[in-house]
Amino acid sequence: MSSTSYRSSRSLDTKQLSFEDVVMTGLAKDGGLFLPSQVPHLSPETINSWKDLTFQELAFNVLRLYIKDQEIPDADLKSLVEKSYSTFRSKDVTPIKLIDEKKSLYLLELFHGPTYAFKDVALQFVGNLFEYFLTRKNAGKSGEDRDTITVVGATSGDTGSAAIYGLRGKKDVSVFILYPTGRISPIQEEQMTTVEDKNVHTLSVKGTFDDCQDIVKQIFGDAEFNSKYHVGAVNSINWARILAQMTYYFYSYFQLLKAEGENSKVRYVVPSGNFGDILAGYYAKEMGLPIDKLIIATNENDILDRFLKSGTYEKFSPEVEVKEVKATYSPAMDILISSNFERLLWYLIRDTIAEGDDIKAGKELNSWMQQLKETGSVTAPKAVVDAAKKDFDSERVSDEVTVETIKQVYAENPDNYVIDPHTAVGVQTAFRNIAKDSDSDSNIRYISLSTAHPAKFSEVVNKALNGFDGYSFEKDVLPEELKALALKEKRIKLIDEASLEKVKGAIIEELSK
Ligand SMILES: Cc1ncc(COP(=O)(O)O)c(C=O)c1O
Ligand SMILES: N[C@@H](CCOP(=O)(O)O)C(=O)O
Repeated sequence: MSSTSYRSSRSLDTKQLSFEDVVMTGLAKDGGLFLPSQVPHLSPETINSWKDLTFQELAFNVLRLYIKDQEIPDADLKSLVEKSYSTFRSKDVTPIKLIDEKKSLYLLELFHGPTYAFKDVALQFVGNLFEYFLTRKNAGKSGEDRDTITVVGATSGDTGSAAIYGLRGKKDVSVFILYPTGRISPIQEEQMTTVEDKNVHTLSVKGTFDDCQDIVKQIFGDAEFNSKYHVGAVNSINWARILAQMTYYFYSYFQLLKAEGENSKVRYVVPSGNFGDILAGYYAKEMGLPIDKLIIATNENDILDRFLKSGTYEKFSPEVEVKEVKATYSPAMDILISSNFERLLWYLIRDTIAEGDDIKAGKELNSWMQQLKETGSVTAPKAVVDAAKKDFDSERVSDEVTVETIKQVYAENPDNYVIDPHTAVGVQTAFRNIAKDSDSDSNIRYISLSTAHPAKFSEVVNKALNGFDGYSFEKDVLPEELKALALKEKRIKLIDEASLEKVKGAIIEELSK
């Protein structure tokens, strides 16, 4: 069974859209996120028959379930997949690595793409997909008649560079990336601002990631701007991002079973912010991949952990005095409003209080989102929270413990393995879960997602490891390619206030040059 038509999470009618519409539109006009209302379910036999496939073959199979072959024929989809993963430095694309033999904890290394973060897995594909659809639309057209797209994205560090590397130099595409001034690492800023392609623009916005994301969503909601400039999304509001991320759950599951035996019970730990990465795991589980649990790992910006524990989705815990997003050692997860959580809420609502009715689910979700906007908080009924707890668990990890975890993994690993602070939040979450497991749980295995290369976060990594004899960031961690960035000229455009009008002004000015 496949699922190749889509609806908005806030839609109150039965209208369905195609994959191409959904990818090129990004965010629904009603402010909702696109989702397939039916998730395809695979039989255990089908899943088993996929176990020896390469990453690329698996990617093709997963994508095929969600994209009609009339929209992208087999041969074209195959070549999109091949092209997207030919840029990775690992033949496995996303290999797993055992980091603690005793505890059976594996890391899923997602940082072997061009910008050294998990976003490349989806954004190399999304970039090629935009190009594919635009080339087809523009066949035989010239000048003003050509369709164009203005990609507007928000980043807390990694999406921005991955989007830029996925879209640089692509015909008919302009890219604008907003990032919070001073809240991303120096290498992340260098990755984004040293790209010379004329279609790439970075805007350093005085504010937080949430401000940047909010401005991006307002731009999508601005009908006049949108119809003139054809705004496109690279953030995980774009369904294609979630879809492309599903592959590595399947691939790592099969790799783990080969290493540990067929009886293993597999739990995934996912360092989370915007909830896109773990949502891909939720879809894989719903499709039939036998994932025992999905564990959300948050830093001190812990809205997701608090929701699972209390049922209330609110930006700040009532106990905190300073009501603003905290700048942590894992900055890419400094997010308070988690875009993709809306997609999960839709399924949870539909399958509980909306009794399987898509329209009722949209109506209920609409009112929750309205309440969240107006009061900053929404409380879910027990049935919804219980449904979430069937699939998810969560932990919150402080900065101090993040540093300790980087140290511990380095010290305990025979090859002095270095992890980045986001990965450390996941690893610590796995350690805590392993400590809770009883002897009868000896077949449980954890796969913790390693979401970025440690070279991107030198300050925290050095804080953790500088005291170790023989440790050298330059020698042991920093790849030559990233070293070279420091010598390049940066192009930075400052936006001195988190203002929709100022961002729109900057975009219009650049496009009119
Ligand atoms: C390194 C890193 N880890 C984890 C995350 C969180 O992922 P998600 O936003 O999909 O929850 C991000 C940003 O998205 C990231 O850049
Ligand atoms: N952590 C992200 C924030 C944006 O998330 P996205 O997955 O919705 O693009 C980043 O690094 O930019």
